[in-house]
Amino acid sequence: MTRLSVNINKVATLRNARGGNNPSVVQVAKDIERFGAQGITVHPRPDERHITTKDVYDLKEVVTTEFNIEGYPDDRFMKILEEVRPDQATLVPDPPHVLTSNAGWDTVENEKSLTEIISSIKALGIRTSIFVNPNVEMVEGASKVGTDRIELYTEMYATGFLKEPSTAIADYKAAAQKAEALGIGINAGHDLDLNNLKYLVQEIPMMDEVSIGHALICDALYYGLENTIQLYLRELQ
Ligand SMILES: CC(=O)[C@@H](O)[C@H](O)COP(=O)(O)O
Ligand SMILES: NCC(=O)COP(=O)(O)O
Repeated sequence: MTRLSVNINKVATLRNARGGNNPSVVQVAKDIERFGAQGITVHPRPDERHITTKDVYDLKEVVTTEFNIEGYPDDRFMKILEEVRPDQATLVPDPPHVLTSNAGWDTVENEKSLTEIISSIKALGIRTSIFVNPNVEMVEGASKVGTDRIELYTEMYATGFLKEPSTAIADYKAAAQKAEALGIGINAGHDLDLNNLKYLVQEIPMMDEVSIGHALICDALYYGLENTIQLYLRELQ
């Protein structure tokens, strides 16, 4: 079964809008776990526009499911990993001020640096995942650099799904099959929602985990957080 990790960046965006602690990301994370999600994901960007460095340390104290920290592996990120020791680190090649993640790693071009970074993260006892486009060559590169998992960047799937699901999924299936053959775990995320999730996991049943934030938090405005988590979990069964 594919596990659900809820990305709570947008909870912090709302909290930061007024400068206080409402909503509390710590309380929301605890509730998300209580409502049945199997993980919590955060992406502490350098400008702290949503999740702050302090949030990551606070969450470490309360998260009892899988804690997944996403980010570009600069000195700040590596220090957080060393001190917080999450269950999983997802490496994303984002420049500092990008609006949101918009590309996967070029695992061939960055082979040397990724190999070193992944080896030092694994030495901390943290599972590694690297964000990649659905491209077989990039998956082969991911295998070479020694990552435990890949995270398939699903923005193109989400856009294409609205036109023709079977076309949109094709590259993702090929990439996932390659990853499975190479013995790498498979995560996916970005722009997944209640419309496109079921088809993704039906077509790629060996998917280990999806991380979902933006759409899930938007849905919670209408359905409530507890119901929303149940709706997403139902799509993954
Ligand atoms: C790595 C990834 O796919 C992103 O979806 C990311 O975590 C979202 O970041 P923002 O919430 O800053 O858009
Ligand atoms: N890794 C993807 C993620 O955590 C959430 O992406 P989104 O659902 O906010 O687009």
